[in-house]
Amino acid sequence: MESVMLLIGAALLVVSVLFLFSHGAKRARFVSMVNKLPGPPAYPIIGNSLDMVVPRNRLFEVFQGRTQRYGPLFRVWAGPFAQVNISRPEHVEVVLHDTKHIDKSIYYSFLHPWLGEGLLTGTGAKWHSHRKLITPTFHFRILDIFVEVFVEKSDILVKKLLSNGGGKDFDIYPFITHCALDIICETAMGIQMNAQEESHCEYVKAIYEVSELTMQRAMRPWLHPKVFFDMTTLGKRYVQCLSVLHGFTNKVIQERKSLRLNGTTETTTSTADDGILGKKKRLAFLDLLLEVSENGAKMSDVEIREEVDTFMFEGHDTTSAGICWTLLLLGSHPDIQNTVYEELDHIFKGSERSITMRDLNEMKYLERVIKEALRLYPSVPNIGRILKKDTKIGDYLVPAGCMVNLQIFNVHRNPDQYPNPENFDPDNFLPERVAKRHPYAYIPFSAGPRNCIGQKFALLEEKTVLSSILRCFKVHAVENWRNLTLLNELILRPESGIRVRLSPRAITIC
Ligand code: HEM
Repeated sequence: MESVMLLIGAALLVVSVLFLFSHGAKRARFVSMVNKLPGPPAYPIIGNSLDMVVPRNRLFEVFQGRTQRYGPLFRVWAGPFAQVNISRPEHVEVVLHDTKHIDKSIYYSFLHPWLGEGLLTGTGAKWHSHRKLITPTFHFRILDIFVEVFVEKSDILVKKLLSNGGGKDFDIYPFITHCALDIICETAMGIQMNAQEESHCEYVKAIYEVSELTMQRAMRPWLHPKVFFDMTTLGKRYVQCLSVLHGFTNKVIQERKSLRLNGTTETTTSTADDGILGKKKRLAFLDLLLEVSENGAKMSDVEIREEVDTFMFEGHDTTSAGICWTLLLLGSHPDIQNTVYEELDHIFKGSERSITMRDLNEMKYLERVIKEALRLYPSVPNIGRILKKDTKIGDYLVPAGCMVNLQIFNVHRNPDQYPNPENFDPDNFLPERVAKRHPYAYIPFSAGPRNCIGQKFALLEEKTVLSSILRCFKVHAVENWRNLTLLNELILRPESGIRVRLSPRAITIC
């Protein structure tokens, strides 16, 4: 018996040594490959994490400083994790084009408690099947119905702006955020949140707080381990917010399900032939998810909640930022703003009628303005992946397991792709100029298999809100746009909002 025990013990020892050796050898290879790339000197264990321990409003400067110093392809160590930063379109293409590299970097794990494995954060077979299921819910006929919601909420916004008192300077950011929240609550969940009327609603507050707390955690390496985070006041507040958010979404899902069962929603009155693209009705994404789910491709209630929460997160902060940056840029370039008026006047000819999908399709110049604003200020300034296999990027072989940070902000300011990249020039999106650029030189919605599923929705929403404002007001920027401090967080924002002055245009609809 003793000899058997001895043999088992010896075998275990050999296996452990072999495991440690092979793991150690793998790690040594990984570290040596990563350290061939240029990058700042790193401390053992903590790597370059200390660089991030600066006031929040200095982080952007730190990140940009690294790119200026080490160029468009460099590595940093986030503790034991290696991250390669890239900003050349040909390097970006290598990562985004490859269907193997669909896993998100570790930073997305901070969103998991809220979004679970929804489209943004999930991966593997589940992501594939959900992406396939959800793609038809962004069909143009459904977007056509959502345009009605965009118009309704934009009308409320214009009234709010009017009652804010013309002529004085104010921060327009919260007005736009509340409007975008009203839009996403109604289109994602079928709920009239009225954030524009009463911005103190518990759910709305929890949405703000959760985004803020997620960012604070990501920026403090010592709060990354869950056990430590949970012990802090921030962690405790985070749990309370999650309970509000999940509680609300769960309640809405249950209500919609039972209404469907009782046959009292518009959805259940549609015939099987109608399908999700059937009669022109106001369905929310949630109804569409319940419908596809009932049609055989089962999604559990938790999975549905994860997708609805993902829309809530991805679908309002991004568009608010896009609209606000566009207003700032238009307010700083009166000549370009005048060209937008000319286009709007040509479409509406002074009439007070509501905006339609057809009108939005005619707003070609405004579309170029929005695209150019998203170039200079992409709402999502960075995205991250984990390489699934050793990958040649530029002159370097980057090992599997390495994180890649795609610096969208810097991709968009490449002087080889954009003459005078720091200037605001909507003509950058004239078809002949677009044709001359690298296909990965403009990626505000990412690209490849994991691109933004909501990009058409986003552009239509931005056009509706902006044209509603610009039909009524002239926008004047109060501060010099080039001097604003940027917060390079989950979303790219100006630190102190967007201060503007509005003056009424000579048109009766307002
Ligand atoms: C100006 C507005 C928007 C911008 C700039 C934007 C940008 C992006 C980017 C860059 C990604 C890739 C993220 C990554 O790889 O980590 C993404 C993904 C995504 N976006 Fe958007 N987005 C916008 C609006 C929206 C809207 C309105 C919705 C929904 C209604 C939405 C839903 C999503 C979803 C679900 C994903 C994950 C897709 C997947 O991985 O399959 N986005 N978005």
